[in-house]
Formats: sequence, C-alpha cells, structure tokens
Amino acid sequence: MMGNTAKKNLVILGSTGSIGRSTLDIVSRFPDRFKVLALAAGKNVELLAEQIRMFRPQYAVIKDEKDIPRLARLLDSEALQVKLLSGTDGYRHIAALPEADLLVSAIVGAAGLLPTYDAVRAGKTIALANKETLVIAGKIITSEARKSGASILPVDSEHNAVFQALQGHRKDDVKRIILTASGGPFYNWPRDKIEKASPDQALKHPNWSMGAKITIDSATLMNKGLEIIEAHWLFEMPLERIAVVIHPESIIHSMVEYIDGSVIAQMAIPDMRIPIAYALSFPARLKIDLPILDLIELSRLSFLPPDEERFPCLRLAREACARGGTYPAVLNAANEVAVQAFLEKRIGFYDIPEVIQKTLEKHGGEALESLEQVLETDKWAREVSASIIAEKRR
Ligand SMILES: NC(=O)C1=CN([C@@H]2O[C@H](COP(=O)(O)OP(=O)(O)OC[C@H]3O[C@@H](n4cnc5c(N)ncnc54)[C@H](OP(=O)(O)O)[C@@H]3O)[C@@H](O)[C@H]2O)C=CC1
Ligand SMILES: CC(=O)[C@@H](O)[C@H](O)COP(=O)(O)O
Ligand SMILES: [Mn+2]
Repeated sequence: MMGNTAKKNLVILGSTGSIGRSTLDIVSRFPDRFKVLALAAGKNVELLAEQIRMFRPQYAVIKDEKDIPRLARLLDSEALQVKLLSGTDGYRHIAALPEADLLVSAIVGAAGLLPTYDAVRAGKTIALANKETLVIAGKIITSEARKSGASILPVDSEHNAVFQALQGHRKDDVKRIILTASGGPFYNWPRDKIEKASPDQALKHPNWSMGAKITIDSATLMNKGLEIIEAHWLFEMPLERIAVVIHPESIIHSMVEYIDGSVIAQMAIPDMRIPIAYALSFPARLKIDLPILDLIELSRLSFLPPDEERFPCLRLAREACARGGTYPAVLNAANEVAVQAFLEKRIGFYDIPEVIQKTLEKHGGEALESLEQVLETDKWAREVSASIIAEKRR
C-alpha cells in the first residue's frame, strides 16, 4: 500500500532510450518520491551500466544474454548487487514484480508488447509510452486491464494532453478528440521533393528529440496514424470522432472538444519530461524546473489540415483501424520493417507506405481473439513485408 510518504518503486523498460532517459532525469530530481527497482535496455550495455551505477536498481535486463559478462565487468562491487537478467523472459519477469508500483513501458515497437501485457495482467499502474502495444493488441490489453484493475496512464504527449483535458469532465459530454501533429520535417515540402528525402533529412524533427523509429513515423505521419489507434483504445473513442490537425509549433499537445462547443487544450513546451512527470505522479503534479512556455515570444500558433495524398500513412492507419481485428498488427509490423529498411537506405521514403499497403492487401484479416494470434500476425507481416522489400530491390 502506497502511503503519502512512501517512495514509488519504478520498473523502467527501455531505460536507455529517449523516453527512458527523460524518465530517469525526472527520477533523479525527486529522490524522495521514486526508487528505481528495475531497469531494462536493449543493446546499450555502457549506458545501462552507467544507469545501474547511478540508480542502484535491484534488477537490470539486457536483450542478449551474451552481453551480461560485459555488463558485469562495467559495474563496481556495490553496483554488482544487481540481479542481471536477459531477453524477453527477463523483461517479463521485471514487468510483473510484486514490489513494483509503476511500470514505464518505453521499449520501442512490438517488442514492448509481452512485458506490458504481463504488467497489465498483474494489475500494475503503467505509464505507457510504447504506443505499438495498444495499436496491435488494444482490444486484449484494455480488456485485461478492466479485469485486473491495471491503470494505463498515457505518456505519449498527445494522449497525455487528452487525459489531462478529460480530468473533471463527463465522458458522455465529449464530442471529439483532436490530436495535433507537428507535420514532421516535410509538412510543407512538395511530393516530388519528399520522394527523394534521405534518412538524415527525415530524422530532423522540427520540435522533438526522439528515437529514430518514431522520428521517421513523424515524418511519414504514421506516428499520427498509430496515435489515432492508440486514442481509440485508450479513450474508448470511435474512429470517426478522432480528428487530426497539423500544428507545426507543437505547443498544443492535443484537445478535447465537448458537446457545448468548449475545446480544452493542454499546452506546454515540447519536452517529454512534462507528460512523463504527470504520468509518474498522477494525480499530483511535480514542480519541475524547465523553461517556461512564453506565448508572447511565440506570438502565433498555426493549424492546417493533414494532406493524405502526400502522407498516405495516415490514411493507411485509419483504414486498418476501421477494418479492425488483426489489420492494425499488420500495419504496425510492416511499418517497423519498412522504417528500418528506409533507415538503412534499402528503400525510399514513399516505399514505406507502398510496402505497408501491399502487406495489408495480402492479409486475410481475422477478429482479434488472443495474444498468440497477435504474435503470429506480427511474424507473418514481418516476413511478407521483408519479401516485398527484397522483391523491389531485385
Ligand atoms: N521519444 C519520444 O519522445 C516519444 C516516444 N514514444 C514512444 O515510446 C517508445 C520509445 O521511444 P523512444 O524512447 O523514442 O525510442 P528509442 O529508440 O530512443 O529507445 C528505445 C528503447 O527500447 C530499447 N529497445 C529497442 N529494441 C528493443 C528490443 N527488441 N527489446 C528490448 N528493448 C529494445 C532500446 O534499447 P537500446 O538503446 O539499449 O538498444 C531503448 O532503451 C516508442 O514506442 C515510441 O513510439 C511516444 C511518445 C514520445
Ligand atoms: C512527443 C510525442 O508524443 C511524439 O509522438 C510527437 O508527437 C511526434 O511528433 P509528431 O506530431 O510530428 O508526430
Ligand atoms: Mn505523440
């Protein structure tokens, strides 16, 4: 039982990533409020070792077992008290530790699904950054959360904004959710220029500093497509009542429109430590020393409609959500494969939506019944999209 003065025991999946590092920045500012129980990284052994030395968790997990000896060598004898685990079993073990109060789910991609699912089944509070989990298995995750009593607190800036704008209001009074999108680096580029965009250009997000995968998703607008599906599950909102507006300044992080015409927006500087702090401390707020939002200096905020002709991923995501069942899992897996291929310069920018569309066209589609089915669909879609890419390169 958490008292007012008890520290929250945190498990942080993806601690070496952009969200993980921002989370640890917040934790380091509030040593009286939070204790790091477990950390989990992918391959960044050096950074994980540094984090272990600094935060002294009881558990740490790395993806490959073969990296454990190198990780152990980087630790001093005191830090070596940590129990080192590896792989999916390790992530799943720490996700459901009985002594954990809150799990930060910040592994990128479908790899975050199983540990997040375990935390949900264990009835934990989950600060959810890993949107892919809800995209591919939203029905299963939300239904398990209802059964176990798990709370899912959104970290994704738009969903965190919507969550804030919903506080103190009646769900029945909501007319629409309006998600803002920066539009990415290419929102005002013509199609023929976007077509030749390089990974380096796509990785230059105008407002946010994030991991490579989500940054490319922002450039294609697939990020907003995934966020529509995420909002659909998180807020039980029908697809047709989730709108997207391009807002290049990323100051309004999203809005809720009510039946009386009131629109409640959450605004802040684009810094993920703000939504992370809110999720970590909800319903309280933490006093964080960050630059203020200076509206006079900003002077204007702008809004434009999204262009699905230049950014077809938005349409593909909406269609996959409308078709439902296993389609969003196919969309997500094909996107992960295509984004990786783009980053490795094996395909061009507009090959991303093409690969996703072709993969979706090959899919039969089933009603979503089980986690196993999600994993099988994910595997199938990865194989199909990889073969479409291989065929294109022949
Ligand atoms: N960054 C942001 O501002 C935002 C991110 N999100 C979401 O949060 C999640 C994380 O994003 P972000 O922090 O940017 O991503 P990063 O790429 O910066 O970090 C990803 C983290 O996941 C780990 N990881 C990668 N692959 C695997 C794997 N197969 N198994 C286990 N761990 C793995 C990485 O480990 P390592 O580096 O050690 O290999 C790293 O710790 C994504 O789902 C993203 O959509 C949502 C809103 C905003
Ligand atoms: C910070 C965050 O939540 C990201 O999802 C961000 O919103 C990406 O920016 P886009 O609006 O460009 O997708
Ligand atoms: Mn977002």
